[in-house]
Amino acid sequence: MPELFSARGLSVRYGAARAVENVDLSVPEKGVVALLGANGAGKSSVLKAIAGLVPAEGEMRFAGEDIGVLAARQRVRRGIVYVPEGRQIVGSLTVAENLLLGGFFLDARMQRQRRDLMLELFPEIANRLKSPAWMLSGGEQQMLAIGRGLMSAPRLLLLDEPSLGLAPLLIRRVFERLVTIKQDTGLAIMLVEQNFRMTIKVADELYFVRNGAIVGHRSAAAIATAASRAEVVEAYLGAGQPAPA
Ligand SMILES: Nc1ncnc2c1ncn2[C@@H]1O[C@H](COP(=O)(O)OP(=O)(O)OP(=O)(O)O)[C@@H](O)[C@H]1O
Repeated sequence: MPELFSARGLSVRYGAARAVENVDLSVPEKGVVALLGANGAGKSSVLKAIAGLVPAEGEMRFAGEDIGVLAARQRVRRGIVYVPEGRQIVGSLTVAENLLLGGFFLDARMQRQRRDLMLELFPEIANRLKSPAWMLSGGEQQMLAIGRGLMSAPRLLLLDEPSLGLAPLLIRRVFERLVTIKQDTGLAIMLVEQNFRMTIKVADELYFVRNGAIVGHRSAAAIATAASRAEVVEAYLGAGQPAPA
């Protein structure tokens, strides 16, 4: 697959603190690439840097264009959409209004078309359109957050820890939906996760992040066996991960 996005020498600093240091990574067209690592490893900072939400050094190219100089809203227009950790839907707005936020720059006809598509993709929220979003369960809120991100038909979805705070059954549902999105759309996804077991169900490539650096990079094909999965968990993620399936 041709490359859709690439970063070379990507670094993020918060004041004197270095969160990401000299990271190289790429996302192929239609590929699902995951960043895995512990809390504070720098995963979210990488996503935010790509979305233009934090200042970053290094080179970033998207569909052949240097996007490092573009403001966050210009990157959204190019098709780079960030779905934040913890969902961050607007609880006081309805489900329908939250979806509209994701398609604010579409015309009314496209907004309806995209919204209907989202409701087909996420039937859980289809009959809750008029409910305030705070009334949804955690899993439904996550579906809404992803649906909101997909409203503008992005080319690269940056998805920050969709499993966070969800019960195992809901995590499975969210990941099943990601597999559907992968199969049904021409979208590329960069997924940040701590849940290795779920991530390998959807990712084509995995980057392992520790202390702001990439410490390992594997294709899904290279970790197809239980033994090779156990090996990467041991090498890069350590204790606290559920046994790989
Ligand atoms: N706005 C900020 N200001 C200062 N330091 C920050 C800020 N955001 C993140 N950091 C620090 O940068 C480092 C990387 O954080 P980041 O959120 O990117 O990690 P992460 O791997 O996504 O972790 P988590 O899984 O907990 O979200 C951490 O040490 C964190 O405390």
